[in-house]
This record gives sequence, C-alpha cells and structure tokens, in this order.
Amino acid sequence: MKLTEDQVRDGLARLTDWELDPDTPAIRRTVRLPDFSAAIALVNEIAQAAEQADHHPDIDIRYNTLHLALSTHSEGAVTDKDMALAARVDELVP
Ligand SMILES: C[C@H](O)[C@H](O)[C@H]1CNC2=NC(N)=NC(=O)C2=N1
Repeated sequence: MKLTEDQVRDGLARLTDWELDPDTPAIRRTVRLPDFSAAIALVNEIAQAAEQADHHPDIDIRYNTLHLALSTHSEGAVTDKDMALAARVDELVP
C-alpha cells in the first residue's frame, strides 16, 4: 500500500533514525558499527529478514558504516512493506 508523505512521517516517529528522502522517494537510515565484520554480520541478518519478507533494501557498505534505503521499486513509492522492514531492521541493529 502506497503511503502519503504524512503517513510516512507518522510511521517514522515510531522508528529509530530513519529519514524520508522525498526526492527518491525512500526512507533512509545510516548505521555505524564497530568495524567491517560487524557491518557485514548485520548485512547478513538484514538479508535474512529481507528474504523472509520478500522485500529488499538497498545497502551501501562503507567499511563500518551501512547506508540503508527502503522503497518499493514496483510502486516507485514508500509503502507499508518498507515501514515494516525498517521496524525489523531496527530490531536487528545491535
Ligand atoms: C517478485 C518479487 O516479489 C519482487 O521482485 C519484489 C522483491 N523485493 C522487492 N524489494 C523492494 N524493495 N521493492 C520491490 O518492489 C520488490 N519486489
């Protein structure tokens, strides 16, 4: 389900450190880990959650820092699936 900008902003209030990028549109979160292997461990956990949800984030890995973006490619929009996976990611971040 496509969300309006207001619905996305309401949802972000219940998440940790996610921001709306209205230009893409997508929601984004940067996560800094202690080192590269901790970053990769988190990527692997997120990958499992993504496969379970059949919904996949864009992940940019920069040494110990992950830049995560969630949008629903088929809709060209942020949807409830993105908000749900973001909440799951928040649970996985150590
Ligand atoms: C066939 C499969 O369900 C689709 O390709 C899914 C897979 N993961 C996806 N992930 C994201 N972020 N957007 C999609 O539109 C999408 N589509």
